[in-house]
Amino acid sequence: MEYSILRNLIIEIPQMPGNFAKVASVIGAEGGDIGDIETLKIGTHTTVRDISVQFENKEHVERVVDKIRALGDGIVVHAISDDVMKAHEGGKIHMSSRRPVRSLGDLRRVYTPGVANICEIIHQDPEQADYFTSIGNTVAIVTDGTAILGLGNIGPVAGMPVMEGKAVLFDQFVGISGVPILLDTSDPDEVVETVKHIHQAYGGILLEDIGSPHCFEIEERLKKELDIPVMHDDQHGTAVVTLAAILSACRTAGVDLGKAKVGQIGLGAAGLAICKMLMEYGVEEMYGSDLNAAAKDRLRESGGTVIESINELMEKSDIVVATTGVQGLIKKEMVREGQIILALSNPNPEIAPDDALEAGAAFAADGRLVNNVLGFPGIFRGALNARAKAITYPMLLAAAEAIVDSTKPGDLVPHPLDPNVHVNVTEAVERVAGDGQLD
Ligand SMILES: NC(=O)c1ccc[n+]([C@@H]2O[C@H](COP(=O)([O-])OP(=O)(O)OC[C@H]3O[C@@H](n4cnc5c(N)ncnc54)[C@H](O)[C@@H]3O)[C@@H](O)[C@H]2O)c1
Ligand SMILES: O=C(O)C[C@H](O)C(=O)O
Ligand SMILES: [Mg+2]
Repeated sequence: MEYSILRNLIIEIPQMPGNFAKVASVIGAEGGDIGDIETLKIGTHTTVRDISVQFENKEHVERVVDKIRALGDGIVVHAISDDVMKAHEGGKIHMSSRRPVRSLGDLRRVYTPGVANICEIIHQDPEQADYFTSIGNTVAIVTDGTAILGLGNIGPVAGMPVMEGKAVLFDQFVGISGVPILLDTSDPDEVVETVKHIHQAYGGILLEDIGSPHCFEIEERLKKELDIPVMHDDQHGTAVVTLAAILSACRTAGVDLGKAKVGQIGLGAAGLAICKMLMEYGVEEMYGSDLNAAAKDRLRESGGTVIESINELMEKSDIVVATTGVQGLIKKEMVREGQIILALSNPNPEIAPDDALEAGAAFAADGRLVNNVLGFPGIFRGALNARAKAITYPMLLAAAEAIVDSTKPGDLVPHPLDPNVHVNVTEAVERVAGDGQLD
């Protein structure tokens, strides 16, 4: 028997002798190979176990689980967990202490009464909070759940795994504590008011997966009203990484970006910011398509040209970027020979890179590769290091250039696990932020 997949069966079994054996026998009789068994919870009448089992394929998993369910007698299969589910069990993040408390002395130092002295120091000189608290190293990851990846408005709680994921990246790539903040309102007045009231615990605010158009007003107002860095990741983190990928592709293909015709499909949070960044960079012919009239108006107001049909945009553009959230929107027959295609929607792109390349594209990538993970960690690390009060266009441009400089010849962007890219983005942003503050 060839086993190709591993699943963990989370099974609740009444505490009767022989019950676990029944489950194990069914798995064995059906050809499943039992590995580790972990007891997750011992209740008064039942025990919940995590049984790891090797299966041949998905159908095999279903067959075995059906047989276990058919046992009855109170035996319940709660979940069939895979690697991704396993990685999420109990959540992906945890607030932990930097100081051990092993003695009464420790307790007195980190807590009462020692802590009172530090409170007084900060009370007399609020700037000391930078030195004596974690505020300057902590970023709030704020979402209202209205544009979670390309899954749409699924709410902030369903979006929490994404926010935890961003916190994991902050921690591991640049040592920032990211704290998810889930808002149960999308009303710009309420969002702005709420973030204003809680902002003092944070050195920066990362807005994440907040849909358009309300994301524009929310970010603009928060930037104006707060004196800490605020950035909407889906707008500017994405624009930075997209510019970097396009610059690398142009460099390899010998194309002058300023003279290239660039088409953007989807003019929401990510799309409009990408258009603005490319135009700021010098792209003269910036085309855009969207289904939404207001989104198209916003592109016109920013200096871009609206093209109603995606077919026409594909025909006219040397470089195409798509951020619609619609899987498979770009068909192979729409691809032009030699085009650069970045289909950035997550979790599924508008066209798979292999399909785009097969159809004649010179470069193609999806949102897993060209992803704002290459930008937001270093942008915030650099801004916090410089004690910047805002994230400015020159800082974003410096981040894009640092990503290009960290890219190996022939690649579009660096590998996200390459620590150099996050260090380089941090240093570039910090340098520019420092320059800005001297002016
Ligand atoms: N790779 C990355 O780093 C990255 C970063 C940000 C966003 N994204 C992806 O981009 C997508 C959009 O995110 P967003 O935050 O901009 O969302 P958004 O809701 O603000 O924007 C989506 C836009 O696409 C438009 N649209 C939808 N269907 C369309 C169609 N058939 N034709 C033309 N336009 C269409 C909508 O009208 C809207 O304006 C998501 O899938 C997200 O995962 C990827
Ligand atoms: O979360 C990601 O993978 C990138 C981006 O922020 C998105 O919303 O798709
Ligand atoms: Mg996002």
